[in-house]
Amino acid sequence: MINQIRKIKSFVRRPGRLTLGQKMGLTKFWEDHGIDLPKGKINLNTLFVKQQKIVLEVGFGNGDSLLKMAINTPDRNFLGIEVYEAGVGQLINKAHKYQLNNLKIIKEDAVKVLTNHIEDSSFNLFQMFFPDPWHKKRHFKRRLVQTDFLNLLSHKMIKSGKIHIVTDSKHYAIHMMTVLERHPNFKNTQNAPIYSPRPEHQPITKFEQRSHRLGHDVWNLIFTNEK
Ligand SMILES: C[S@@+](CC[C@H](N)C(=O)[O-])C[C@H]1O[C@@H](n2cnc3c(N)ncnc32)[C@H](O)[C@@H]1O
Repeated sequence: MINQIRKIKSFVRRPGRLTLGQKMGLTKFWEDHGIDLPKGKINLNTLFVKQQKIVLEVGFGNGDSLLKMAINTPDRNFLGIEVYEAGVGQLINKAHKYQLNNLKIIKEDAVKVLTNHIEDSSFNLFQMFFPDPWHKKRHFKRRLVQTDFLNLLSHKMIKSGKIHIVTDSKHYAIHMMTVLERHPNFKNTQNAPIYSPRPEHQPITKFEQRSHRLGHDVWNLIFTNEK
């Protein structure tokens, strides 16, 4: 009934007020799982039915591993941010199929969202699996994990929250270990500048499958935000 009312409301919106979901042709399930960014900040707790720990994942790709996590861990809320439109569409449809009320999705650049739309101390865990490694030296500055990004994350997540980043690029892994170890707010959960074991129950992502297929090594970095 509530869904029917929402659908009718979405039809009577004037064209100038189309939601992003409508613009993307995702009208059907956008209202249940997609977030239209407001001008100001969002209190993440207001997005979810239950008040529980919030996991933020950036760059979920096709979203299969994020979907599995949301299904397997109903006592956590998940917010995914991705710029890849097809991936966002796939995840919205799957979240609807499984009737998940603990999974919300934003289609936008994560730095923009974190900077302009997320309040400080908003989430408990940040995860990013196989961020684009930008292999060429002249492109290194495009890599997301840099000191400025870590400063931003440190403020936007709660104190003692965790970050979990995975890569199969040795060069990027070493870069991330260096900037994280050097950062005043983050502490390695291994209590030493070493990589973490892969968490046992972590669903495998599409890019992780690809890494295994190609025989690549994979590095997990897990740090706490001590602030
Ligand atoms: C290499 S893919 C990994 C996808 C997935 N995590 C996996 O392991 O299969 C990196 C993803 O990050 C997304 N991405 C890159 N920069 C982003 C940004 N600034 N904000 C949101 N998503 C971003 C890309 O669109 C892409 O889907």
